[in-house]
Amino acid sequence: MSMIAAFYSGKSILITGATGFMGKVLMEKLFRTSPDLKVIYILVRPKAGQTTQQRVFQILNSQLFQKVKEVCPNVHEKIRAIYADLNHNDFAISKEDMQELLSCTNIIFHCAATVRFDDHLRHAVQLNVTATQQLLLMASQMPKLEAFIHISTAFSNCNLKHIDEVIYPCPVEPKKIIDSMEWLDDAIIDEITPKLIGDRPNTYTYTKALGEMVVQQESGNLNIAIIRPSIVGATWQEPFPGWVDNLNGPSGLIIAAGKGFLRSIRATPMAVADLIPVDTVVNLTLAVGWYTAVHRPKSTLIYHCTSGNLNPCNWGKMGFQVLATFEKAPFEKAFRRPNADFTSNLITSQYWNAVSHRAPAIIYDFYLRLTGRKPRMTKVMNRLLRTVSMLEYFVNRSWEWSTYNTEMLMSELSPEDQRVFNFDVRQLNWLEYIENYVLGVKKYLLKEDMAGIPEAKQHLKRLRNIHYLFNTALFLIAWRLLIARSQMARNVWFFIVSFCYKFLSYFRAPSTLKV
Ligand SMILES: CCCCCCCCCCCCCCCCCCCCCCCCCCCCCC(=O)SCCNC(=O)CCNC(=O)[C@H](O)C(C)(C)COP(=O)(O)OP(=O)(O)OC[C@H]1O[C@@H](n2cnc3c(N)ncnc32)[C@H](O)[C@@H]1OP(=O)(O)O
Ligand SMILES: NC(=O)C1=CN([C@@H]2O[C@H](COP(=O)(O)OP(=O)(O)OC[C@H]3O[C@@H](n4cnc5c(N)ncnc54)[C@H](OP(=O)(O)O)[C@@H]3O)[C@@H](O)[C@H]2O)C=CC1
Repeated sequence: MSMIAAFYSGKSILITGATGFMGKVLMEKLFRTSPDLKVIYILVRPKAGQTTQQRVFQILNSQLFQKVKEVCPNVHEKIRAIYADLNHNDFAISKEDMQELLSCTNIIFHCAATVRFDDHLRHAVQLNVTATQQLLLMASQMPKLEAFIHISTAFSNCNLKHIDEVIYPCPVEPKKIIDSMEWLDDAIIDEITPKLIGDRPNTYTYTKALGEMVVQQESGNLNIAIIRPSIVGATWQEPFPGWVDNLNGPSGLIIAAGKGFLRSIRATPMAVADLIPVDTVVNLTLAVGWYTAVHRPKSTLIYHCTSGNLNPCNWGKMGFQVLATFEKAPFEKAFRRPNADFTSNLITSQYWNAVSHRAPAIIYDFYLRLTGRKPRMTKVMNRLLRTVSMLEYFVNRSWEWSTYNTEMLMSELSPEDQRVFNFDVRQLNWLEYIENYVLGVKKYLLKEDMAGIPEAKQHLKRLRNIHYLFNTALFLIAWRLLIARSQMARNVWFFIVSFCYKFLSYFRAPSTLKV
C-alpha cells in the first residue's frame, strides 16, 4: 500500500494553476492514486469565453483524464472550482468561498504563475510575488493546513552556475518591489527593469526568485517546501507517454522544427539539456507534500527537480533524436523539410537566419502575392525568431543543480511509493522519451492522425524535389550571369561543354558502327 496515496485520502486540497500544464497532471495523478480524497479546490478564472465550470468540464473530458474516470467515476463531484483571479489583491474570491477554503484546506499546491519571459515587470510581480504573498496570508489563517508546497523554477537563480538547494537573496527586498509597483508608472518601471533583473535574462526568472524570498520571509509557523523544476516537458510514463498541451519550452520549437520553419538555432550542442518530464515533477511534488506534512522538517526545504546531474543529456543528442523521429513520423503540411543546424557562433547564426529562415519566407510571400493571396510568412517567421531569441539563453549554457534533498526524499520512500511516485530520473531513457515527446506533440498538440503519415512523407518528397529544382534553377541563373560578365567563366564553360561533347562522341561512334 502506498503511504503517500493513503495520506491524501480524505484530504481537502487547494491547487492554484490547476488549469495549467503542470496543474492538470497534478490533479490527474491525485485523483487516480487517491480516489478517496475529499475534495480538490481549484482557483480558476474565466478565460477565452469560457466560464470556470466550462473550463473544468473541458479538462475532465480531455484524454488526460480518461483513466481517472475509470478509478474515480464521481471525479466531477470531488472537484470544486472557485472563481478567483490572482491579479486582484484579494483574488476576487467570494466571502462564502473564502470561508470554506480557510476552514477546510489541508494541503496547498501553489502552481499558478505567469511563465512568459517578456511579461511586464508589474504583471510578473503581481502574479509571481504578490499573489504568493497573499496566498501565504490565506494559508496562515487555515487551522487545518498541514503543508504548503510552492512551485518555483530551477532557473530562478540562473545567474549562477552552480545552484544549491537554498534561497539566494536578491539585492532589493521583495516587499520594496511590491510597494514600488503600486506607485511607479509603467514608463519608469520599464526603465528600471534591466537594473533590477541584473544578470538574469528576463522578468520571469527574476520574479520567481523574489517569490521564493517571499515564501521564506512569510512562512511563519507554516510547513512549507519549495520545488524547483528545470525545463518541464511532456509526460514520460503517466497517465501515458508524450502528453503535452502547450507550446512552452521545447514543445513550440519541436513544432516549428517539424513543420520546417525552424531549421537552425544558436545552440551549444554539448550544453546540458536539463529537461524534466511533467509526471516526474508531479510525483516529486506529491511526495514532498506528504513528507512536509508528516515529517515537518524544521526549516523550509528546497527540492531540485532536475535531470542534469543524475542522467545528463545534451541538446545535440536531443536535436538528433527529434530529427530521427521526424523521419519516422513527419508532421503534416510542412513548409520545408526539417533540418537542424546548430551553431554557437553569432555571425554564423545570423547567416543561417538570413538563408534558412528569412529568405524562404520572403520567397514564399512573393509567391502568395503572385497568386493573389495575402503574404503572411515573413510575419510568422519574425515572431518565431523573436521567440527563439528568448529561448537561446537556455540552450547555450549549462548549470549544475545539487539534489541532496531530492535524493534524501527518495531514500525515505517505501519501495511501493518509489514505484507509484517515481521521480528517479536515472531510469529515464532519453532517446525513447524524446521520440514519445515528438509523437505526443504531433498527436496531442497538433491533433494529427497517425494515419496521415504516408501522405506527410509524400509531401516531404515533393518538397525535396522542389528544393532540388529551385537550387538547380538558382545555379543556372547565377552561372548564366557570371559567364555574361567574366572571360574566365566563359573559358571554363567552353572547356566543360567541349569536354562533354567529346565524351558523348566517343560513345556514339561505336553505336553508329553497329547500325
Ligand atoms: C526536446 C528537444 C528539443 C529540440 C527541439 C528542436 C529540434 C530541432 C530544431 C532545429 C534546430 C536545431 C535544434 C536545436 C536544439 C535545441 C532545441 C532548443 C529547445 C528549446 C528549449 C527551450 C528552453 C526553455 C527554457 C525554459 C527555462 C525556464 C523554464 C521555466 O521555468 S518556465 C516555462 C517556460 N516558459 C516558456 O517557455 C514561455 C516562453 N514563451 C513566452 O515567453 C512567449 O510565448 C513569447 C516567446 C515571449 C512569445 O510571446 P508573444 O507575445 O509573441 O505571443 P504568444 O505567447 O501568443 O506566442 C507567439 C507565437 O509564438 C508561438 N510560440 C510560443 N511559444 C513558443 C515556443 N516555445 N516555441 C515556438 N513557438 C512558440 C506561439 O504559438 C505564437 O505563434 P503564432 O500564433 O503563429 O504567432
Ligand atoms: N513549464 C515549465 O517549463 C516550468 C514551469 N515551472 C513552474 O511551474 C508552475 C506551473 O507552470 P505551468 O503549468 O507550466 O504553467 P502554465 O502557464 O501552463 O499554467 C499557469 C497557471 O497559472 C494560472 N494563472 C495565471 N494567471 C492567473 C491569474 N491571474 N489568476 C488565476 N490563475 C492564473 C493559469 O490559469 P489560466 O489557465 O487561467 O491562464 C494556469 O493555470 C509555475 O509556477 C512555473 O513557474 C517551473 C519550471 C519549468
